[in-house]
Amino acid sequence: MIRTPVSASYPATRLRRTRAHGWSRAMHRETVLTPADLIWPLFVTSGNGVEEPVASLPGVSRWSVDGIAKRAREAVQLGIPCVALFPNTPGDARSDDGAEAYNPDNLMCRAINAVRQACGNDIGILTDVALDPYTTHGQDGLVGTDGYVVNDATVAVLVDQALNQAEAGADIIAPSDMMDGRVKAIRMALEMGDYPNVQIMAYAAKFASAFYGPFRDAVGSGDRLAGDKKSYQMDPANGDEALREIAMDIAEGADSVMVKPGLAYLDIIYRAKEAFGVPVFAYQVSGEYALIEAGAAAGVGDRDALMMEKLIGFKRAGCSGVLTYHAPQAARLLGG
Ligand SMILES: NCC(=O)CCC(=O)O
Ligand SMILES: [Mg+2]
Repeated sequence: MIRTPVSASYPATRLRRTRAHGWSRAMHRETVLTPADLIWPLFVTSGNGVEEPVASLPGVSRWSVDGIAKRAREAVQLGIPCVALFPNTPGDARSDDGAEAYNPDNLMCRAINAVRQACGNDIGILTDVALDPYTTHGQDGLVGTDGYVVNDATVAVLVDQALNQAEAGADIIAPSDMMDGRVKAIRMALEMGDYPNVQIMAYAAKFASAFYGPFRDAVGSGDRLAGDKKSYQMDPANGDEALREIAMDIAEGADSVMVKPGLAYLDIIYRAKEAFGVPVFAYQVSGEYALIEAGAAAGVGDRDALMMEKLIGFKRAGCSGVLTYHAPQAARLLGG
């Protein structure tokens, strides 16, 4: 029997060796996804016992406050550490100035209370700070006479909104508005109020994206929105500027930062983690979710496999976690 190498140049390194069996693949796996990496965004609606499926987000519903509490209990059982709440404010409570955002009895505050009652401190409650679910025009801030979203006056309202949420018991304030200076203003207000331990997860690099459509349906702002958000959300072409946004939000007092959307911006996630070493989260937004569902329904591939491959990609790129509408499905697959 000839036992000599096939040729002298034959590789000493065969990367396929470690891939041959499941046990070996498991042993060499570099990145691990667990239910603790997932944040579950939930849409709150009025009423009691209400579930409203969102047509453009197959598998996702708006729930009345009682249903939100049930979803939060489910999250705890699945090992999901945090829920993110978004209200579908009734039409008659929307106004040009978005004043419902700081009403202590708004849907958001009622949902925060219900989750806390149901789960105590077994779950984190992350709340969105921006005016779009509360305004008649669907912009994230106050609109001036020239149509421009006014920065500093908006920040003053966002501070009230954030304090309102902290007062109701939010654990993580997540400003998604992209006004300049809002993280510092909110951090100062939390410090000067009685909320020094309330976290801020800044939507630091949020891009003016075409992937937000189904979310706007879910919170009822899509049909109201005239124009776009390009004067405050970032240009998808800009990476260096995203790093400046992230640096600013860290300096202003953010505990963690978010990049949004996720998939088209993995380079920003990677660069942010390399440059700052802070906790970075990705928001896999509604359009990304809907594309996976539509792709699976069209026979592109297995839905669960498509879902998990994208989620592990966020972890590999450097994320501490991912906000995803697939959170309960993924947690179940991960044995949560
Ligand atoms: N402020 C939260 C969002 O804008 C979410 C967008 C999405 O899921 O499409
Ligand atoms: Mg900024």
